[in-house]
Amino acid sequence: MYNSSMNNMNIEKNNSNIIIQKQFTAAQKLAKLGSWELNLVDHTQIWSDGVYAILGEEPQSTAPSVEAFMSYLDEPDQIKVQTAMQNLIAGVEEFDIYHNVKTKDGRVRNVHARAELFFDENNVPIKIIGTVLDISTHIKLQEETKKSMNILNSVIDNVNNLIFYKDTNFVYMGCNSSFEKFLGHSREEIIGKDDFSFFPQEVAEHFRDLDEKIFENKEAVFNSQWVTYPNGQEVYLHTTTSPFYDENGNIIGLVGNAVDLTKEQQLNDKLNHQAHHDVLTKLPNRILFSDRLDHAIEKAQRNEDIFALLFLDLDRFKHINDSLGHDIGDYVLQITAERIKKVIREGDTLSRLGGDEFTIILESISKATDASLIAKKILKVIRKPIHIFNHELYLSSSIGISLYPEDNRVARNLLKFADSAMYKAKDEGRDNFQFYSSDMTDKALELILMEANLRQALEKNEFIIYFQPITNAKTNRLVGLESLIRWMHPEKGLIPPDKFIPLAEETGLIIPIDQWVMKQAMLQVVDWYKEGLNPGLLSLNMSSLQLKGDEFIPFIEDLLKSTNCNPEWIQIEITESQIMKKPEEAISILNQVSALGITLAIDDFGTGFSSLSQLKRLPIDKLKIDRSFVKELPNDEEDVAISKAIIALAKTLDLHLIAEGAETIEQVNFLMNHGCDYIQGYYFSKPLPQKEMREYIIKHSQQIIENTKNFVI
Ligand SMILES: Nc1nc2c(ncn2[C@@H]2O[C@@H]3COP(=O)(O)O[C@H]4[C@@H](O)[C@H](n5cnc6c(=O)[nH]c(N)nc65)O[C@@H]4COP(=O)(O)O[C@H]3[C@H]2O)c(=O)[nH]1
Repeated sequence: MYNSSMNNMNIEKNNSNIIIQKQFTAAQKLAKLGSWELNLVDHTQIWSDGVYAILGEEPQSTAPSVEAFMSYLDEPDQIKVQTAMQNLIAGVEEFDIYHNVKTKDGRVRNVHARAELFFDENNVPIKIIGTVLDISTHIKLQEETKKSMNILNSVIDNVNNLIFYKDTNFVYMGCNSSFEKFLGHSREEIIGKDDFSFFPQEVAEHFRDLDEKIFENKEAVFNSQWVTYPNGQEVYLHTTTSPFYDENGNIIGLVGNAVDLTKEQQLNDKLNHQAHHDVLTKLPNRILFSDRLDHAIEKAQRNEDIFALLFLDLDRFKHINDSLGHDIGDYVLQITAERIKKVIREGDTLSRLGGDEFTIILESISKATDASLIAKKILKVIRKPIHIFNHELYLSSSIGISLYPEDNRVARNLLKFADSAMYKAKDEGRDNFQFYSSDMTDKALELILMEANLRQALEKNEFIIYFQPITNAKTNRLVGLESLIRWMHPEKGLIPPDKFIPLAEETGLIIPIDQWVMKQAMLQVVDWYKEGLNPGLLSLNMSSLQLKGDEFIPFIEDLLKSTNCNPEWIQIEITESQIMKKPEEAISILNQVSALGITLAIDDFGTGFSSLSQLKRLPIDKLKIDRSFVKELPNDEEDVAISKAIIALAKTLDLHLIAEGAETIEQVNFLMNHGCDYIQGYYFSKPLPQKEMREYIIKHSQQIIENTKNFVI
């Protein structure tokens, strides 16, 4: 019973072993896997059916042995297997190799072979169990993929366009050789980096913005722009960049395709330029002029600015053309264009509408009469003779001016008005300008007359100097005086500086005028000192135009020498707003003035926009509180606050203070109570002519000259 049940059990066990074995064989077949075992003691081998299948043999058709297996391998693979086996037994390396087997019918199979060493209880190696996996299909697939990738790469490499692709972090995943050439880097150097590694910051940021848009909107972006190659070559690229997706439809990157449209763009630019410019003078033509005029209107509207439109026509140009020929006529037009260009600013637009008609859009003016000053300059340069082929041509022009917005806000009307003003100029005898509005013409003519008169005034010595005392209010003593110019006009009488200084500044005449004042005032002060009088510190006004030239320092040095004036007797005043026009230039020249020993004061303080940090950099000794803040003291709260703030600021910066324009005892008391003792104003004295000033000095100054530079304490 027992035996029979044991037998039954053995039979059952055998049956189940057979089933497992069958399943194992089937599984190996499916997986294209074979397994083998090598007994290291008796050198016998077992091969599974899978091994036979991989070798292309029927199961058990050959007795398994190392030699038998090796016969399916070519020599290099035999060496590879042998070495792997030896290394495994020596414990040097794992057995994990790839090799080929060649079946009897000549087919080659790719195999991945792995094996492991087993030991007995004494740690002696007794067997190796290994597997061979047929990976031929996999390898074939890999090769095919590689082949298609090579074809694809070769295709994109042979496309002239620049092709690149990036991942979702904007990092390059690949590119073609045109792109390599463009960046001047190899593919290996490009892959893994982003645009910031290759382009200037702002270009890379621009590309990043475009790329972000693609991911955001999930659609292609088109971009055309000039880009510079690393070798400096400029190209116009039109780039289409689109997203690309994985098999699940998720965006995994973007691909860019850039076409070099440099030639097309250059042609386009050329045609565009030709369409918008006059061939003869290279100036904007009527089309571009219209466009610029529209822009000027838009800009002026936005900024609430004014601008002028000048319409210029050469006088009797037809006569030149008819009598001397078109070549000379063309030359005259070119010269005219060149000459006008020289007197207008860069931002102004000079156009040729056709024939001898030119227009100029003057956007750089701050007031209408500025346009007349420029018109006058243009008339003057056109009047200069033109020398050509032994001829000396004398030309003139007529200019009409319309103003935006004063005359009109519509482009068409502004042109029409400037044109009709130009005809008015022709009617007035040519070689002149006329505004569309006759009031403006009158104003401009008055201005021009005034300029001519100013010039004459300088030549004829019509200017005189007044002096206004500056007083230490505590002691009621004179500490200095400011020289103030007046114009003694032969017909109009005494003209105050406000009426002519701005024009003198505009025309540059202020420089000789100020130099004249400085000389006269110094000579006068030196005389007073010689007489034993003490006028205190002489304050001189200086225009910002002096700050621009490098002639001021040698001029003042010479003047001090020639007048015998001690630099310590002099204070130069410059207004805050003038310094702030070009602070760097001002700082440099004021430092040189200060180095001569001359005191520096900021005039009209509080009306400009200097910052504390800029103030600290200026080599100044004093601030003059503008009289507009003193006028309503002590009643106006705002003026009280401003003057207190200026006084506090001067204390912080360790600067002396002078208040201008004090007319009442209340103003003087307020200023004194708040720590400002030096006062210039009608309360003490109006500006006085030289004779009266002398008497004032005698009455109010101290006998002994002490500490002039920082006033008498
Ligand atoms: N209402 C009133 N006014 C007072 C009082 N105290 C003084 N003033 C006036 O305030 C002005 C002070 O001169 P500023 O601020 O340098 O202002 C000067 C200065 O910027 C300029 N200026 C005068 N002379 C010259 C000069 O020779 N060269 C330059 N570049 N500018 C000068 O002309 C401006 C005006 O000069 P002025 O008419 O002489 O006017 C003077 C003076 O007469 C007062 O209590 N009440």
